[in-house]
Amino acid sequence: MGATFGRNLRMTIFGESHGKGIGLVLDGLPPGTPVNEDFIKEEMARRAPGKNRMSTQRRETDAFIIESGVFEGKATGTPLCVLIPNSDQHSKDYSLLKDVMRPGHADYAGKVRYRGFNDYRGGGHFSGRLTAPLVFTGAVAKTVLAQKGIVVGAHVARIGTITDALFNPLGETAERLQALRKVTLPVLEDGKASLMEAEIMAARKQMDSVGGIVEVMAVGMPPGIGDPFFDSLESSLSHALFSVPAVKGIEFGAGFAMAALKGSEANDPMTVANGRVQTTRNNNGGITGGITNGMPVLFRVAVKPTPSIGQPQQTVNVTEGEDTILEIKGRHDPCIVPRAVPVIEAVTAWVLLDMLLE
Ligand SMILES: Cc1cc2nc3c(=O)[nH]c(=O)nc-3n(C[C@H](O)[C@H](O)[C@H](O)COP(=O)(O)O)c2cc1C
Ligand SMILES: C=C(O[C@@H]1CC(C(=O)O)=C[C@@H](OP(=O)(O)O)[C@H]1O)C(=O)O
Repeated sequence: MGATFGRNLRMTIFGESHGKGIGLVLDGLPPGTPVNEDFIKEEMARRAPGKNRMSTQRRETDAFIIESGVFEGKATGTPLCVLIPNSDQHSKDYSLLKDVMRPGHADYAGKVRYRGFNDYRGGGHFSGRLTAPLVFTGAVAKTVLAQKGIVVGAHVARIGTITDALFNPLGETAERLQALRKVTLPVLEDGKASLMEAEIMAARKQMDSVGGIVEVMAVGMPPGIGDPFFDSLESSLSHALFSVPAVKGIEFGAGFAMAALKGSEANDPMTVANGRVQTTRNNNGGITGGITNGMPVLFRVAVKPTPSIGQPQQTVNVTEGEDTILEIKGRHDPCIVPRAVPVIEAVTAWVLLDMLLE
């Protein structure tokens, strides 16, 4: 029913934003896989809400309880079950939203899909809160990938009107990618983080929100990983990344700009360098035929502006069957992008490991 994904490393997520808690069941981790709780905590803290002015003011520690599947710091190979309690719900903020649908959120579509039985408080199962389990799995995957010399990193390529430089498509160092994980608004160009923060704070002041773009790179991926057609690496990454709430677009390598190039410009010339086949450009984002070609895997993800904004909006009261004006009260991210960065990295690491376990 949509809550499970992965072929070799299958994860099921569960829970609602204002219920008792959320969590995951992860199946397929090879026995003996290290489960480094300190590193997982660091990664979870990068996403957790309520830590700065750019975030929703809901405060959750995202502390996790490993119920099964880990013994003496290593995966047993049997299902790994994790619970993440909810503790700071303000459910009264949502009493009006039982009847009045938020434009841009899942309220109306979810109500129809679940015949009115959905828990609408805090967005229920559609909430961005359900991305905490993804970060748990991504942290486990990052540890395994690091042992294989594979590092995933990301930066904020755009927030509103402010853009950052882009990654060198031919590759960034593992150290640079890892260093980006240490900051709240990871950017490549000096001074851009404060401009982006100002853009977010201005939107917040206007009871509005802003979106942006996250650019992701994975270095160290060997060639030959992935499958053609329906299980291509592009398909699998897109499937998992479009599952992240608020993600509305993905482009690999030169992406949509490829449409305006000639073949002579778009093709990545091939060469043998340092004893391996490489390309001198990376317009294809490290993937051809759905399979890694040994160049860095590179893509960009578009994240929409947060739908819940305080400004008056035209919408519908579905109980009365009437148009109405909605002013949303409550605690919302004025921009989802900063907290989506660790989520997008995590999903990438999970999918890459899933493919490598084939
Ligand atoms: C980390 C994260 C935080 C989010 N925070 C909010 C929020 O505070 N308020 C809100 O309305 N939407 C927030 N969203 C987005 C909604 O959950 C999402 O837009 C909604 O479920 C509809 O899904 P869609 O945008 O993919 O169509 C967040 C998403 C993520 C990934
Ligand atoms: C709780 C989290 O983010 C939430 C994601 C979210 C949404 O609609 O997606 C709406 C807000 O929920 P609430 O109204 O309950 O404060 C955010 O705070 C989280 O990321 O852990």
